[in-house]
Amino acid sequence: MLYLVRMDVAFPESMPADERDRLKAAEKEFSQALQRDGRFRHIWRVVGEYANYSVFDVASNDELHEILSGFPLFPYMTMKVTPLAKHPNAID
Ligand SMILES: O=C(O)C[C@H]1C=CC(=O)O1
Repeated sequence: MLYLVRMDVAFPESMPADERDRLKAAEKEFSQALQRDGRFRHIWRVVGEYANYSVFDVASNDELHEILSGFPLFPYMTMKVTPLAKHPNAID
């Protein structure tokens, strides 16, 4: 099952820079492991915003929730999840 997820990141002003850097490094490692195993198909930056559009290929809502809530930045992100179905006009 494919899901489009928009993630908007907002760190608290009070967060020390070294804690922010630590979380961002952990996020990169977590993210790239999911990309390597094929469940995290795409991640694109939204131009001019600290946000991304991502596409996940997972077996269930529960699996997606487990992945999303496991991101180190999860407490600092708002997410909008859109389940995707095949378009009848698609050629592939
Ligand atoms: O958009 C971001 O930088 C946050 C983020 C969420 C997953 C990921 O790899 O990075």
